[in-house]
Amino acid sequence: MQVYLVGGAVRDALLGLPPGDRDFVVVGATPEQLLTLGYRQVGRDFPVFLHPQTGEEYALARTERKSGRGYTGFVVHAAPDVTLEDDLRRRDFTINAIAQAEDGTLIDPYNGVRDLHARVLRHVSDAFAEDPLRVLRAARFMARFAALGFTIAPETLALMRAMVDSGELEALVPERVWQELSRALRSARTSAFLCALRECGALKVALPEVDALYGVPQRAEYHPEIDTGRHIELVCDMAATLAPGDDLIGFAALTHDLGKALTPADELPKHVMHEQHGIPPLQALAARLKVPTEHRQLAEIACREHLNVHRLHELRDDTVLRLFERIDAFRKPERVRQLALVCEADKRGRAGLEDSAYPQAAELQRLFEVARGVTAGDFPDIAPGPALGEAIRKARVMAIAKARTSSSRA
Ligand SMILES: Nc1ccn([C@@H]2O[C@H](COP(=O)(O)OP(=O)(O)OP(=O)(O)O)[C@@H](O)[C@H]2O)c(=O)n1
Repeated sequence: MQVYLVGGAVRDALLGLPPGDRDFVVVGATPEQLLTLGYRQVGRDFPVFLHPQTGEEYALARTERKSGRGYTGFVVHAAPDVTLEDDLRRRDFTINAIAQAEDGTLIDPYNGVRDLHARVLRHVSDAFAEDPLRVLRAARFMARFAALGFTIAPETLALMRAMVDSGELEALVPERVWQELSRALRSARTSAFLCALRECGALKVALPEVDALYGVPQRAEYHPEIDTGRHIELVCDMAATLAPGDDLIGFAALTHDLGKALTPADELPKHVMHEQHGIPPLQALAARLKVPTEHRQLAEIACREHLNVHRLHELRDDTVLRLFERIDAFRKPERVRQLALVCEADKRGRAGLEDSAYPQAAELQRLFEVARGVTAGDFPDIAPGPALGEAIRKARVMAIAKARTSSSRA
């Protein structure tokens, strides 16, 4: 039996990137042999085994990789006579189809190293089309490696387009789509993910609510030269700069303006009430992809409240308190910082405003701390009940008012 390191670990090492998970492929062994050696099988029909000491994944070389409806991974066939080349040929991209033997030798029958140097994402063989998720994976790798200047090979882009046109993407299970989207949102350049998906037509299929923002003009006084889709790309990239690797902030950044595709079009669009219009498409997207509750909730908050945060200085003191109550900040204080981050990304995601200050972020946090400083302990004479709640609210509004006047005087 021979063991090879494969996939992302070899690729990232060659790119000089920090090591992630290591996956191995095992050639010339049967499941029984691995079990005798103490490996533990993961899943019943799945020829992947965990190493007895390291817990790392060892997969038997496979002849087929397919994703089916209702299945979140591969349906695979492994047989002892499958060669390493057979296995590599059925992988997605040449840069992911390089194997490394235990003595360090690289086995690279599909020229993955050449493509790594040329910064090209190229499919290995027609077997690419066996798994439609690979269209999304291509876009995700574009986001992950954006700083390195990767492009998608023309023949791969053509194949991706054909896969989209044949309707195969519709069969993808939502969990797999969300997994790729959340990985893209955790990368430094979500914009590259969106661009690649648009280029092959997959954005319309996977994220139609986001696709609808392209071609929708922004308010002329902000930046007439770009549309709302491009604005969202900039906001997502800014969110990744402000909160690197945080897909919670990323998802809210991606979806906070969905309503702009639904507000009436006119010469100078003002997108009146887009914060309300945005909720139904956001909920549809979140339900379809089974987006985690926390992500959906923050996205709804950002959609509803972003305009309020932008004009925080215009809000009445009691309206500021109501905002904190609506976002449930007294139970979940981290939401204040999260909402402020999305709003800052929104503001700085406007052409020419990348370096501008966003004082609302610190102000929102400051006013929340002041309001949070008022507690039931300040009213020892009032018994728990509605009267106590009312007293706390009034005192919080006064505390907010005082904090605002003292800072405006300063
Ligand atoms: N749909 C897929 C998923 C995975 N793979 C293969 O399985 C390897 C491991 O997949 P995964 O862990 O999902 O991705 P990585 O390439 O390791 O990338 P990352 O570092 O982002 O995890 C890939 O390199 C690729 O060879 C594939 O061919 N097709």
